[in-house]
Amino acid sequence: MDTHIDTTASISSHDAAELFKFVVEEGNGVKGLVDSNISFVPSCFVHPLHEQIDPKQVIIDASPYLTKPIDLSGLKGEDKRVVVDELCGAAAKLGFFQVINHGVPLEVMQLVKQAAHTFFNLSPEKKAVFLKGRTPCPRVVYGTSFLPEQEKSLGWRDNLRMIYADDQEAMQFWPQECRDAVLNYLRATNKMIHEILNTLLKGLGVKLDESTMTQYIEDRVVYLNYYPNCPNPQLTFGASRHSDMATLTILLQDDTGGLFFKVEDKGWIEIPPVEGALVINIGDTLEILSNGRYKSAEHRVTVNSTKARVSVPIFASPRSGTMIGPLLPDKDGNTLYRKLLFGEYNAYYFKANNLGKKSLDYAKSTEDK
Ligand SMILES: O=C(O)CCC(=O)C(=O)O
Ligand SMILES: [Fe+2]
Repeated sequence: MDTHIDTTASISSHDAAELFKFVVEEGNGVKGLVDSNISFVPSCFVHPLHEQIDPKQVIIDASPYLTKPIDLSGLKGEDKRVVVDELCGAAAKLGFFQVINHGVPLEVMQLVKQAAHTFFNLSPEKKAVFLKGRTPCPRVVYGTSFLPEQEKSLGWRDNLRMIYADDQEAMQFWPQECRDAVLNYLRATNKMIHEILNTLLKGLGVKLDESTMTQYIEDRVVYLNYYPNCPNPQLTFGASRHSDMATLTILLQDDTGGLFFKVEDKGWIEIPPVEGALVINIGDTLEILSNGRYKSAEHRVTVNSTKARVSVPIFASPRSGTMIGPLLPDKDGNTLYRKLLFGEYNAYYFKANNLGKKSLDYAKSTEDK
């Protein structure tokens, strides 16, 4: 890639266009910048002051809020009731929790994190094959930030996004450096995803047959996220605050740390890395299905100056043509959200590119608007 980037000084608007070309269009990514020894954070990555993490808003002692990782093996034993209460309680109170003894082998998790490093350590030319508009299959896309053409401030993150259709397509089109590890990880998490949703719905008193429940989680999108180390981490984010659109997100993080979620009216809590644990968060779709009982929490990712971080989220969602809406009313018989096709919500979510949880307002019942 021959664009020349001045990596030592502040940059003019001409250079800013060159930088966008280098990072986004040519596929060098943020990693390409860091590999060229950039010594400052270019202005397109600098987030407004009011968005930056205010240390006063960070809850250092999370123990009153965040439960210890929930042991899913308990769902099969005598303590089942306790585990069900822990899961449903965390989903209702915070929207974020961690699970252990979830049935996903440690080796499968290690291999997929390793695969993320292998992919992002490929040359820019090899990764650029998967850029939007060039990729051999639109369901596997390599890129940077979230929606770089739309965002006011870019994220300090590159990623590879894979929408799973079937094994054959994955074997043909996903990068060979990571496809087996990602497919194994997808397969290994399947049962746990069903178990968690089943438990959460039962906790609401909602009884669905298996095929009806499955339609809320049958689509799988998986990201390999790569957050390079950053010369001035206070100025930027790996991912700015957002809520996930999915029903459930299953997130594998490495031991670096940096994922924060918001406890409404209280502050931000970091999800501490726990070896072998998976992070589960409630997405907008489950907030809608549960009529607001389960919370889709805002979260964001900080970066650091010393170490690249990888994470591997799986977004389990309905298909576009599936109708979503509250499965139960509140105690007064009202519904906070309206019925809409998941595809309609999905289109709005990406078009709006709103910060925080504003996208959920779109799905509110008209009475509540
Ligand atoms: O990397 C993380 O810890 C979280 C990533 C995330 O929130 C996302 O990809 O939606
Ligand atoms: Fe997220």
